Amino acid sequence: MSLYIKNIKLKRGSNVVIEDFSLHIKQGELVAVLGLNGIGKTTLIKAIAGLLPVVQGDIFLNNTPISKMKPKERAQNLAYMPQQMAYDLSYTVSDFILMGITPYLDFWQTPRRSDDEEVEKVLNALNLSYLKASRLSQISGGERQMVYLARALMQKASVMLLDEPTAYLDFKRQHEFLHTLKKVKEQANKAILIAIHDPNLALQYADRIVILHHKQMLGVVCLTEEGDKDRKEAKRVLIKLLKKAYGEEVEFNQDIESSILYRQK
Ligand SMILES: Nc1ncnc2c1ncn2[C@@H]1O[C@H](COP(=O)(O)OP(=O)(O)OP(=O)(O)O)[C@@H](O)[C@H]1O
Repeated sequence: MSLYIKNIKLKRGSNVVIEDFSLHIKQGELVAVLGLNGIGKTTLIKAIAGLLPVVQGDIFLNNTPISKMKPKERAQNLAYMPQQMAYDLSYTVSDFILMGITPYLDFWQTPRRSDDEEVEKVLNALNLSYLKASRLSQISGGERQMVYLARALMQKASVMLLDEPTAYLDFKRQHEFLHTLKKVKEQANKAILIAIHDPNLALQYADRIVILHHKQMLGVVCLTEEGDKDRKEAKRVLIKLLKKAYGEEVEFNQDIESSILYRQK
């Protein structure tokens, strides 16, 4: 399932936050959006999730405009992980993750044994089994963020939208999170859009990086071209764009990948 964002304009209140923005995210592709605080990353992700109106242009899943989809159909195709979640924290981790299958249940239906087994699998894959009986109120902010990912994975949507999902995670967990996302993207052929602040993480895990600036797309950097020469050129372009977006005083290493990395074994 491909995501097509065609020439959209988005507003917050009476202010235009994004205009003339187009992007196509293919299946099996992870795109990272970078930009200053308040530049419009959340606005963009919320609009794609169908939670904010699109003032101009449209957003399509294959050929279907998202605005024409019923909530259930949308939830089967799009998993959205917001920056901050306002959930009832009295749920146990297991029950909360199980709720990811809600878009597949009819009104009278309850989860099956296979759904519970799937929760176990997801918990294992994310090294979260130790939390399964804990309540959301009893775990840390970073652990909660991992649990939100687990729930988004249970949803089995072909498009995942994640708004700064690594914000509360420690150094190791940030990498575990993005490594898992990359694996899921490859194995389940998902299209993933992620808002993130750290250009090093984006560089390490994304297939493309989009920089938002002054309501528009300042540029896109493709990181999956074959060969070292292409990658070096991509990094050169990325640094140029980052300087435009964040200011000339920002300094990066000559080779941005020589920053501290964590390589999952
Ligand atoms: N509920 C709201 N009502 C009105 N304006 C809003 C609302 N939420 C955000 N804005 C404004 O919309 C603009 C874009 O905000 P948005 O949250 O999309 O930025 P962001 O890039 O996600 O920022 P951050 O990196 O800080 O999370 C900002 O100017 C912000 O002040």
